[in-house]
Amino acid sequence: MSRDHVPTLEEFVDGVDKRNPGQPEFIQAVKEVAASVLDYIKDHPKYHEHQILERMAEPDRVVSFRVCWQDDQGNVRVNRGYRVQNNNAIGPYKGGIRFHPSVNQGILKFLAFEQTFKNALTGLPMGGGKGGSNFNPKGKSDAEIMRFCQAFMTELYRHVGEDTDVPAGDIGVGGREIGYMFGQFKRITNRYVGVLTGKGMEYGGSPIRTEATGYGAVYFLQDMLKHVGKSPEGHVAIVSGSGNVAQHAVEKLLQLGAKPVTLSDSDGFIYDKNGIDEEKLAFVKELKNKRRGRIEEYARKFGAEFHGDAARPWRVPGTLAVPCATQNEITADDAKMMLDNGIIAVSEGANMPTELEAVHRFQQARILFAPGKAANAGGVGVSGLEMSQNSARITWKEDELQRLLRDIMQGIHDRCVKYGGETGGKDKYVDYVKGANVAGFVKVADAMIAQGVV
Ligand SMILES: NC(=O)C1=CN([C@@H]2O[C@H](COP(=O)(O)OP(=O)(O)OC[C@H]3O[C@@H](n4cnc5c(N)ncnc54)[C@H](O)[C@@H]3O)[C@@H](O)[C@H]2O)C=CC1
Ligand SMILES: O=C(O)CCC(=O)C(=O)O
Repeated sequence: MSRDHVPTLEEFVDGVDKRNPGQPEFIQAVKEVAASVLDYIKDHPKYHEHQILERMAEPDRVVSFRVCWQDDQGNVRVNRGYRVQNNNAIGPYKGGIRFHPSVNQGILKFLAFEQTFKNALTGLPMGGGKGGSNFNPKGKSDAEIMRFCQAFMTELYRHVGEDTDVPAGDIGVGGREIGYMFGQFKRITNRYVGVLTGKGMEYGGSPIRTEATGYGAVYFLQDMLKHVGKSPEGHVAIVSGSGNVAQHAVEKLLQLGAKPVTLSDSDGFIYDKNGIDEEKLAFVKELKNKRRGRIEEYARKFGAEFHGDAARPWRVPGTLAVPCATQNEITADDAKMMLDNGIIAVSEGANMPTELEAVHRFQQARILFAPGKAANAGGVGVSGLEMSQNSARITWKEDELQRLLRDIMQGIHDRCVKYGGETGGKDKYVDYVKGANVAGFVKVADAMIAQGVV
């Protein structure tokens, strides 16, 4: 293809497809971004001359390694670990680690690609990366989790560092796992540095990192509603997941006067018509974070409905939705059902929880739709602040971090409006997908151009 010709979406995606066989999630993520930025590139030829999108869609490197560990019965077990370092034009690679049986290279490439845009949107100097393993933490003892984390870090340590690549948590990786990985990094390298974020408060963690992703997703929802003269108060909210992001999304929804009524895990979802209040949320935290039980228990304890067979909550009537479980959990049919039920706003707490066709349905209906790379950036935003605190060897006060998180989310909303807002539209419609993609792209692209062909 001639270098003079900016590719069409089909040509661009076709090339990505051919180079990345069997990686549908990666292709989906790249396609969504390309659909937003190719027109912008046409109007700004320097980005085409420097082949920026082509370079961003090719990770700087993908490291894959064997993770060998022993279970409680003494059996030797083997898993595969990865770190995808997508782009470090604006700062060290930064992004979570996922432990889940579904993890493969394509899923981590999609997450690292998304992370590059998300991190740029925060306004902080962080590049994009993601890692993980197909290890399944479900049903493992604490000792097995520790041995796995140690084995994982025994290889990962050579690829990460406080100024190189700073991992954090994601699905299946929370405070416990970060602690075990940090301990192993320290043991191997004899260095006490901020190589991971999401650490415990006793050893270099930041106030509100645990809450930041869920809180941030609801702040973004609040900002979208405010932009059209509304607020979350009094609205029924459908939430999926029941892990870190879902729990804190529910907490912030309650604080803002909304009524969350659902939660889910991989077995199914609960529907509590009376609303999930603070006391019920405390039960969920104990159930999921300490006892590591199944969400069905909530239904038995509080007399709520439980829908099994891995059902998702999108058929439940509600006006707000905050998907917080995993990728592609909202299909086009789900989107239609949600629109029929009167949904007015969707804020993605999870990464890419909405299939592309479903995103198009929400956009055609002109409801408020916030993509994960904008809406869930509060987590990595506070991770960036944890890095700053670690470098300076200080801890900021909680209310300062609360204020900074609120500012970061507001700043992301403003950037989305700048690049995705319609001029002259009567309904003040903002295409948040386009806004987030173009805003993230411009920041990374300009840094790449400044740094030459590398
Ligand atoms: N933890 C963080 O700071 C951030 C997380 N995210 C995203 O938020 C989402 C949730 O992550 P966390 O809450 O941290 O993880 P978590 O491990 O604490 O919770 C994940 C939840 O999703 C459910 N889930 C996972 N896979 C599922 C599947 N295949 N079907 C149905 N339910 C499933 C789990 O049962 C659990 O309730 C993920 O998409 C993650 O990438 C995004 C930004 C930051
Ligand atoms: O805090 C971080 O570094 C990354 C969080 C994350 O994995 C994400 O934003 O998806």
